[in-house]
Amino acid sequence: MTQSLSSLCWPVARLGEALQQLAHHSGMPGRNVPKLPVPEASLQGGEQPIGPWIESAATFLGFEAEPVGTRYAELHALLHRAGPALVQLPSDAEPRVLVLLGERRGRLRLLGPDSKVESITWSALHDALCEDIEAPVRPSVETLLEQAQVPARRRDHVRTLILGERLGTLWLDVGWLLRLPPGRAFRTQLAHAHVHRRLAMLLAAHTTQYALGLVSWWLIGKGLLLGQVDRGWLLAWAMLLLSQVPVQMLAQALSAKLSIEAGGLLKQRLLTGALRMDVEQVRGQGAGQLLGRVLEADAFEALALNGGIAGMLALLELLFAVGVLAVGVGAVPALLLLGWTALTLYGGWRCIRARQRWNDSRVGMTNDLIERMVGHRTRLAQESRERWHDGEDHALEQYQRVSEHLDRREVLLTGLMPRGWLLLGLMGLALTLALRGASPVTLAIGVGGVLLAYRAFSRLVMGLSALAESGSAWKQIAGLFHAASRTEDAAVPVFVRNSRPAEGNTLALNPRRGDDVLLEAQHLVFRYPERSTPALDGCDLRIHRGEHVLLEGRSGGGKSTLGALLAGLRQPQSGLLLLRGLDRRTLGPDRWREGVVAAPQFHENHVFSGTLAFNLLMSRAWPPKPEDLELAAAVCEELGLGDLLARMPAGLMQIVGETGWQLSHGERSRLFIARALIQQADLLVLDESFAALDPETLRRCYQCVAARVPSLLVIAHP
Ligand SMILES: Nc1ncnc2c1ncn2[C@@H]1O[C@H](COP(=O)(O)OP(=O)(O)OP(=O)(O)O)[C@@H](O)[C@H]1O
Repeated sequence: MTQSLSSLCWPVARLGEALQQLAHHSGMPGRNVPKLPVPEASLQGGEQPIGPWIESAATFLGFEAEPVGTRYAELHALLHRAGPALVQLPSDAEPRVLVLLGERRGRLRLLGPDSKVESITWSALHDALCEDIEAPVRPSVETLLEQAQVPARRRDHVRTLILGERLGTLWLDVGWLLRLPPGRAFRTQLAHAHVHRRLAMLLAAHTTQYALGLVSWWLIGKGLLLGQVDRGWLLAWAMLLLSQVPVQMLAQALSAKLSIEAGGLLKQRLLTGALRMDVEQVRGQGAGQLLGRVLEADAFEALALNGGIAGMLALLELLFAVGVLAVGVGAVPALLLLGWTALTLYGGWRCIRARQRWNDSRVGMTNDLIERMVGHRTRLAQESRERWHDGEDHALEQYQRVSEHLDRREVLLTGLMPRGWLLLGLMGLALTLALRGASPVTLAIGVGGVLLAYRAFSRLVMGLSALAESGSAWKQIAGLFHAASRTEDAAVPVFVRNSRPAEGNTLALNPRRGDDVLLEAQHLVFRYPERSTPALDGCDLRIHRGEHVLLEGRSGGGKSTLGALLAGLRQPQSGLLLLRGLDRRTLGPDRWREGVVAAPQFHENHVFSGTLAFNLLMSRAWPPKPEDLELAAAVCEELGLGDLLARMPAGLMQIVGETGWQLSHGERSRLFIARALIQQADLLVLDESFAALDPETLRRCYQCVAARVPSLLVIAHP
């Protein structure tokens, strides 16, 4: 590694500062913390990886640090688009970290520990990252270059190609990309992606285009009317027309880029929202509503962006038309145009409302239909044939009524408003010219202004129609959009050390020691929304390391609710809940999940349409490592699913779920137990997980669970 690159490495003790400076230079607003201590254990290097600290520190500061790696062959491409990022160079001693701001003019910009920005070639960083993996093959490559007598000037290029061929598939951990969390305020995201700047450039490009168009027509019109058209005038006119071409191309490129960027941010946000939605909210919705949301998300993106841009440009064009009429003809036609614009906007607003009502009715019908399809088998068995179509006519009538209302509004908007203006504008023009006397120039300008506005109105109503459609789509996805900003508590960054008990302890049943409290709940209170009485009121519980607890109680007594609170799936309204003496806010959601895992009750647990391995290894990185697959197979075997695996043609890779192999009730229960066991938490909460098992299988499963988890809470009926 070159000396200059060494001097740009940040000492590990100052990594917190490096993160904050990187965020500051990249224009990412975040929490300002004077000192973020890095644990001692990492300072010497080797003993603990710095990744978990960097990731939790970034979350604490309000960013996201995503670990990133690549194959050797793709390193070049990654480095070009990596900034802002922390890059970790290979080292046996203290970790060496570079702060990469990004690329400018083919060179990479690095922020040094002295706060100075240096630029280096990408190959310098490439060499520093790859020197360890290249070292073993370099001598043979050099020999090959000698033997092939590759000329000196081509050696670097040929060497790169040969190394690429030989090492191309090797994996390299590069570092961490820093970015704003998708749940940050959307305007912050837009500002960070420079969408505002692009929008301003788009407006400027269109303004220039309109201005060039107007000047060119003014030039030729004036020349013709005054009889001055000669080669010079025509040349000037042609030059003006020609100069519109690049401006128009620029505007189109900007518009496309704007759509892609804003659309990408929106998709990211909706996806985050989908994963952060409140459990109760999701449970309260049918499959139809959820499906509707997914479909509407696409519609919203296309319509809102296209409609918004088209509407904005149409308004810009209308402003030009107002200017032309005011300056060229007089105040009356300009005021008429302003009034008609306001009326059109009002019509657009009414249209948006009408479409929302229509959409509500349509979505209602779709939900109903999907609900009937999903519950078809139940209806066949439980409902008499005569009642199958109850209420359908009423829903259809209602739908027809709102559809007709919407049609009327849309015809008024798209049909009447542009043509109405043509009539009104020409009448206003005629009146003004009749009162003030007409000159050919004024007449030409007036007609030009009216036609310009007519074209703008045609665009405006199209934009408003698209916005109306996007408005009703928005109603469906607003919940998802807002759910993205639900924040999980960011933990104080400390190193995560998986504190599993020593192997001997895991098998020992109930080695209770008074001071070894794993989980403690004091006076927990939890009330479901809109319920007057709490499901849990003043609940106390203490589970020691190694303890196996059986929780029994009457149906509806709050056992599952308690299980969900302990696993962090729900938050108590009051009371204290501590895991190894720390609350959830301090530990953060990830570390809490590492401590306590629940297998929820049957109806709350889901088999995803995918491979059995995916369903088992949901807590692990995907694709799975060979040892993960071995663990999954071993747990299945211990839970008595070995026969099932042997019967499945694709074994662990068998597709299960709604559209695949239909697992029996007992098999599903054991899949849910296995999924929870594989997470290897300190405490496992099993909510009626044994209920569907025969006594022999139950005994076998309990033995497996008891051997694999340190502490256990089993919820069951007496
Ligand atoms: N989402 C919800 N909204 C409102 N009330 C709820 C909700 N979920 C559960 N409840 C109510 O809270 C109470 C406790 O429910 P919980 O599922 O915790 O009981 P349980 O002891 O596990 O019952 P069971 O043994 O029948 O499974 C019940 O009265 C239940 O109807």
